[in-house]
Amino acid sequence: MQHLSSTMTSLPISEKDGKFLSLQKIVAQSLKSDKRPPTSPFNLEYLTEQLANRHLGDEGCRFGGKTFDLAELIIEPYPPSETPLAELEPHAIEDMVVGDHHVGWYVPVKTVTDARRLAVVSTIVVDELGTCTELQIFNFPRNVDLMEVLPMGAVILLKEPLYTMSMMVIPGFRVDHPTDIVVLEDDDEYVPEVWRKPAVVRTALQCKELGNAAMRENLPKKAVKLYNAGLKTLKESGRDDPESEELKLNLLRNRALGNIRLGYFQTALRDAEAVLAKEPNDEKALFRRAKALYSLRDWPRAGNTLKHMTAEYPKNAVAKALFKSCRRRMIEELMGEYDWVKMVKLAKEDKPSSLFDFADYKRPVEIRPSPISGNGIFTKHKVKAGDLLCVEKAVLNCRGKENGVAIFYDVESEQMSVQQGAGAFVGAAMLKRFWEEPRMLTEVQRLHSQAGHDQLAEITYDERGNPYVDAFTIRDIIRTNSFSSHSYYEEFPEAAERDSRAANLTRDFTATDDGPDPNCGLWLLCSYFNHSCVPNARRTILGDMMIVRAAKDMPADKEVLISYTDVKTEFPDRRMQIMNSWGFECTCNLCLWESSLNDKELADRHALMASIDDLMSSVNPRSTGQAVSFDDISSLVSQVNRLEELYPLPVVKIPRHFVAMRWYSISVFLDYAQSHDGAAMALKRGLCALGCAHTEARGQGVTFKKRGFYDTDLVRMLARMAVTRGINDPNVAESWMQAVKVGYRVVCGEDESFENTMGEFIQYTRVGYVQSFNRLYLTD
Ligand SMILES: C[S@@+](CC[C@H](N)C(=O)[O-])C[C@H]1O[C@@H](n2cnc3c(N)ncnc32)[C@H](O)[C@@H]1O
Repeated sequence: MQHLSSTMTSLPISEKDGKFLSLQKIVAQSLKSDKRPPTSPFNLEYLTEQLANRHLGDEGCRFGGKTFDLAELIIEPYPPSETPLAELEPHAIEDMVVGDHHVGWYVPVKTVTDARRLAVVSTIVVDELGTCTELQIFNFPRNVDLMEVLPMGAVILLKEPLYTMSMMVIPGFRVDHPTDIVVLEDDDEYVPEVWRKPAVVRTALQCKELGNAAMRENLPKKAVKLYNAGLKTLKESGRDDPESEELKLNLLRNRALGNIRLGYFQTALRDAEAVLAKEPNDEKALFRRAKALYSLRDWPRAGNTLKHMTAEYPKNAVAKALFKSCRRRMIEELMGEYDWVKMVKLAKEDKPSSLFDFADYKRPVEIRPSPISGNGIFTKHKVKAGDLLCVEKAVLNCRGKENGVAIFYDVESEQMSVQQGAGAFVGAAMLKRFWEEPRMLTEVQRLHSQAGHDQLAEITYDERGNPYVDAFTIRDIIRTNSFSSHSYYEEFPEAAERDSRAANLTRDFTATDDGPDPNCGLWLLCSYFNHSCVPNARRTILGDMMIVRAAKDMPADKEVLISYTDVKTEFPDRRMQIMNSWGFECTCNLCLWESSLNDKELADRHALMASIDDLMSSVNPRSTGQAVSFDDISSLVSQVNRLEELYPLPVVKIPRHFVAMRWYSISVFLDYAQSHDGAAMALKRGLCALGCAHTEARGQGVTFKKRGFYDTDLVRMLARMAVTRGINDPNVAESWMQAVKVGYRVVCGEDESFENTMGEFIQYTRVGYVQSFNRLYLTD
């Protein structure tokens, strides 16, 4: 099953949707009115206590019958402050007006509580005059240590702040763009006189030793700060004697390690290279350079560094191991050869700590302008069904357990759009990636413009070197470009059930009524795949690796289209999902035909399918324990025939998924009744409904004229055919089995797990078939 990307729903607020939503409605309306609430009417004691006693549940939200732990209220977008500090005017909290953006101002404040992470990051701040208020920071990444980044007592500047009502209806500052907050060092010239502390005077050597101690305590941020201070002291001293030079190299070498631990690989690379410029064979600097390059996925340069290093230091086993990994990554990148067994194993374990250390493979495809929309992905050469088109690691993947909603409220229409699940957090998580790797910002902003991916958005930096990031634009990009996947097992749930029982897996695969929470992530290349409900390729997600395989033989220069949604969703719902989540109307053959049906025709088709399904579930031998009667089978067959007659176009243009899945069920019923020839006929009709055309010649196997539209039903039908048709002819069995494997590879992304998933099913079908064959022909 293919899945929706971000889950975005528009709906009016209903009373039933809970206190939180009603509160937000009141807030939005009060801000619209002339009578604005007073600025910070609460004292420090009240605010501190209120924050300390607040629970996640208070900020949670009940929506659509489901309770979410977290809810973020997304407001009308506003740009980040890009005015240099020198051009802004300082102001106090009492000057703030509730509901206003204070353009041209900045407010210096100090945090007087530890920041708390509830739905958003909240803390209490006080200004120089002693006025206190709440500060809420949206888009603050969830996996950042608040005590390190925003400890109690931190002096910060709020640039051109928005003063508004908080999520709990308390007036306070609201920050959406991380660059609108500047956290000051103790001795910064912008720290107000009353709070300024004389800078602690330390020698560069002391800084190094304290930094090393911080590293031992696993406080890399603190360590990097100390190494920075040491390097600054050395620079200011103007000394260039050998001892100072040695100390400088030490500080740089250690800072490289600190930056690697923080995930700041580009900075780490610069540090390591600064050491290597002086000491080209420095073992630690070489290794840190290689490690930074490896993490930046620059395998050739990492490999060359390690080659040099292992020649110089042949006993360094860690370098040798990393060199081996580099070679594996290069093979993956060049040849598309992956250790699928390992990838599948990691995906099945589904642990947050699992590292999907694999390279990307993109050689068969490239980005080009698309006649469908903006840019798309095209084949560079001829490909066959089942071929790998690309494998890509997500730049970011939020896991399903991050259960939350982001609420977008339009004051005018009083409509809310709600983004559910992990998708609600991808925007905030992405901002952290930009801190770690600013170049990522360029890559992600490319996705914003449909004008051409070569047009790079210009990135501007503040005077402290931080890139300005517009959090609203990032959210927008994420909304139309992120993909989600329920789980690897969703395609064949029977295998998931067996595996989770057998291996006591961490993940619970049993879907609840609401469905499991999907993972949601952003893939840079895969973001360019356009959609069709009649796709020629399929995507699968293993961990945070997206795998796309050709579902058809394709010539060079063909646009590769995947389905963003489950094509077995009935048309009105499918159209709505695509519109809500992605903002467009699909014009594939299937949608064009289905949109030409009037309401009555759609309702009649729906009623026919419901009638077939009702009869199927009432006579299902699995629940009744009895074979389906001939009358019921013939009624089912005639109804499915009628369903099939509703399709006006040939199956090569429009696959008949709704028909195929019902032929498949009929074949299972017939097998149960030991009418295997009948079952094979039903399977054949099912295969035809998905456009799979074949001829079979005794002793020569099966020739496929058309492979059909791959989905799980097609794979199951091919597998049953492999058993029933191949029982007396190994050539026939083998060629059906080849087709099953290609189908499985297309649907699941790999076929290493084939035996595990399909083996039992095939075996079971074969045993049943052989038993009844024996009963029919070999007994008296
Ligand atoms: C993941 S992006 C695909 C890449 C996009 N064409 C681009 O240039 O950035 C998804 C967006 O592409 C557009 N899109 C994708 N498939 C489409 C289709 N079949 N018809 C119209 N627009 C489509 C929609 O604007 C959608 O929100």
